[in-house]
Amino acid sequence: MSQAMNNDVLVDAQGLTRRYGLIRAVAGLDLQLRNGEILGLLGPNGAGKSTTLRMLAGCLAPSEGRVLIRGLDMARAPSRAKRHLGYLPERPPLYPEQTVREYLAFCARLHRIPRREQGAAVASAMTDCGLADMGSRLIAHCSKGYQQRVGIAQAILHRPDVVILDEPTAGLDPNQIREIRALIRRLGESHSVILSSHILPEIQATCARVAIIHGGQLVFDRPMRDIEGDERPRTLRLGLRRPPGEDVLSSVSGIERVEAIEEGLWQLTCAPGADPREAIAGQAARDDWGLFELSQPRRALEDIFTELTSADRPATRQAA
Ligand SMILES: Nc1ncnc2c1ncn2[C@@H]1O[C@H](COP(=O)(O)OP(=O)(O)OP(=O)(O)O)[C@@H](O)[C@H]1O
Repeated sequence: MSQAMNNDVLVDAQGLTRRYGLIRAVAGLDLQLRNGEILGLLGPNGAGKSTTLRMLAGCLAPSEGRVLIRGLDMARAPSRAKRHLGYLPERPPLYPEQTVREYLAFCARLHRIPRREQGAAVASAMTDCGLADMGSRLIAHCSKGYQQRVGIAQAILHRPDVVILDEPTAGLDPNQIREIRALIRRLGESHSVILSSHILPEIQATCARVAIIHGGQLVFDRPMRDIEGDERPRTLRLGLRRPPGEDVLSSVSGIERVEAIEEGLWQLTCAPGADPREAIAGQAARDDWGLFELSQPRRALEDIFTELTSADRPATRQAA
């Protein structure tokens, strides 16, 4: 994909605010989705994720702010903007008495797919979502995991650029969760995706970018690689069976500080910009230190999430 394509902004939310009576569920939120991205919207229960996604999907009008989809204003050109979007709400609107194929054919009509293309669109969405053999199964008889696949299939029937998934693995068992995550990653190869979750590993397993929402506000928005880091390490954990004196460890180039954790284990602080891993491993081999661990404890997303969302910030109540 070209750089220019990568920089295409498909979804541009500007100053989104939504009030429910006196409650401000979302407050001045700016968010962008670029072509080819899988963006995770992470936040504790009640943070405003569903409200945000409903506004992005054009199902709920913002009290303030606007949503542009490929530059089309959702408030002014809703049908044209929505053509580029597929949306799986928190509770997918399935009809249990229909078969999978009947339901998707019905959705194809709702998406205004031309009649002669409907059969192919349904077949292709079923294949993409691992439903190829499930066409004649009643939705009521599908497992929760398969029902979720049907929900995702209806969201991609019209081949939208952007797929919005609200808590796509909520209520599924661990196997179903793994399958749906794999499906989302596959979707991400041909669509741009925004998904919400209050579960960290969910976002870590599927998303290239994470935005954290708390109390209706965006408090964090970064590529996952910045967090899980290919940056130079700031601290290292070192384990040695036959350690030299700490003064020897301190003298390795690039090590600023050495602190013992327990017998044979140290935490090393690296000098700014330095990466002493190769020097440590080399010296350990030469001098037979019995190296058994040299690792980089990463500042996990969990720390960031806890730090940013532990402050009490319920949806803001406004004075009348
Ligand atoms: N229709 C509504 N009327 C009144 N308040 C609402 C309504 N929908 C949501 N809220 C409130 O707005 C806030 C944000 O809710 P929202 O559902 O967007 O959060 P969420 O992050 O999706 O949480 P969850 O994971 O629990 O669904 C909450 O305080 C919620 O109680």
